[in-house]
Amino acid sequence: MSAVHLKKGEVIDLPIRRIGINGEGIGFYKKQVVFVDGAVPGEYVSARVTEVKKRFAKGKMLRLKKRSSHRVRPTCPVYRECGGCRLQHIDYPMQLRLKRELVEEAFSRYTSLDSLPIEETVGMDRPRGYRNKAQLPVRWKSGKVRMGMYSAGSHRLIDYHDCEVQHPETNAVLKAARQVLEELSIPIYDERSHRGGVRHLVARYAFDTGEAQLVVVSRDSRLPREKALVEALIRRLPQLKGIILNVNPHRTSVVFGENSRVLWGKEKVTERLGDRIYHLSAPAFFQLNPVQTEKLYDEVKKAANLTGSELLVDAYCGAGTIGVWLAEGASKIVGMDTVPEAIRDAEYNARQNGVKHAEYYLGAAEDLLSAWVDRGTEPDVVVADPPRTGLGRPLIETLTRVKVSRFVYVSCNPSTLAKDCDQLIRGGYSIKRVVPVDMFPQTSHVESCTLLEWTGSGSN
Ligand SMILES: C[S@@+](CC[C@H](N)C(=O)[O-])C[C@H]1O[C@@H](n2cnc3c(N)ncnc32)[C@H](O)[C@@H]1O
Repeated sequence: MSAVHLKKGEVIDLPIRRIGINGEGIGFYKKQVVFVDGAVPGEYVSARVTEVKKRFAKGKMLRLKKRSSHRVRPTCPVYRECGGCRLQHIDYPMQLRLKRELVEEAFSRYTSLDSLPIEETVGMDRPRGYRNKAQLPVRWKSGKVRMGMYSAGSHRLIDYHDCEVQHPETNAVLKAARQVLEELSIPIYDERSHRGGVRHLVARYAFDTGEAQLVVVSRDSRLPREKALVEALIRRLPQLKGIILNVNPHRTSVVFGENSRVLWGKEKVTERLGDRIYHLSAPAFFQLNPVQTEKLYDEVKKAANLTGSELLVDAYCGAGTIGVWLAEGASKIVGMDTVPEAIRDAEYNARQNGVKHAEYYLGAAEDLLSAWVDRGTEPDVVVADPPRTGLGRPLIETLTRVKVSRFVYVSCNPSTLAKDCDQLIRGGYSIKRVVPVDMFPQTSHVESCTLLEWTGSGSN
């Protein structure tokens, strides 16, 4: 990567070669890297330089001089402002190819591997309407309750219409809830003064069972007219099976607070994946794209290659979904998560699915696994599905110490995945397979399932 000597305001013509992790086109001008929003690899564009850093510049596209045959017209009316579906201007087969390239690029940047067994991205037949959950901030403005997404990189609300990647039922629940808040004049949170009540609406929809859950996140532990609120919601939304009030009194951008109360109906929503049933509390993590989750978990199953005798660790287990999916193959499953509701859901889900050989623990994977290994426990297979920040050094050190025969790394962030894999390779693991899975069509996010095996040599 060459140092950048472009000037702000300069107009340049350049070819676009790749996409970046935020979906921008990456072009090269006299070997200097220039990010151009909305440009597609294979295109040739004219751009004005808007920002200059040491290693890269940013440019605003002025003219398309050569158009990619993969460019399509985005269908969402707020595609530009929202910034969620950053790849909506690229056809779906090309999106899948570019996501594979993003994973490949991360590995080539952060590891010294010459070649990598990266498979084709596992895509969807219908890459819209796939999300089962939406959480939206609400605000009071000009006598109306407004609800929407934050525009990219700011706290400016873009009014929510029908989001194309959401399931229509989550859209319906959110829109009706907004309307009811307005009709009943329920107090709405004011971010600046930290006063008022409702700050977020969270809707979750179970594709298989058709159950919907609404969480009203409020600064206060009680809302005025709670009874009327519940009555109005259940009258309009027959798919609703539970209404939860979550209390978040903190000045924070974190959505959920620690305490919840059921206002009406069930505490958990029930979803089915394959022949497994999962019960999900409001704060517990559940994959957002249930159609692709089955494919992702099948990849995990293939990679774990259990024979019935293994001790399986499901680190970052959430509601226990992966362990339960793999249960028949393991002699024992041990799961761990930092969210108390997730651990309770995991225990419940194991029981409901007839899994008797699973144990779940509340705590950080890096602490618990290390402590078990110190006490002599030897897991055979570890599955880890961490947040975007990745595994962290303590867990990597434990994995290096314990030398598991198979480590299956499910990641939603190619950069942290590749960095962590680099450490694991130095510690004696080898990468056997990387499968990108498209959990978030139209966006630049890419999930992947990577199989590492202990070989002691750290090569492939
Ligand atoms: C990406 S989710 C995966 C959940 C689950 N495996 C699934 O497929 O639904 C990550 C999970 O890690 C949990 N978590 C975050 N930090 C953790 C840590 N240090 N140790 C254990 N779990 C953690 C979160 O609560 C969340 O449930």
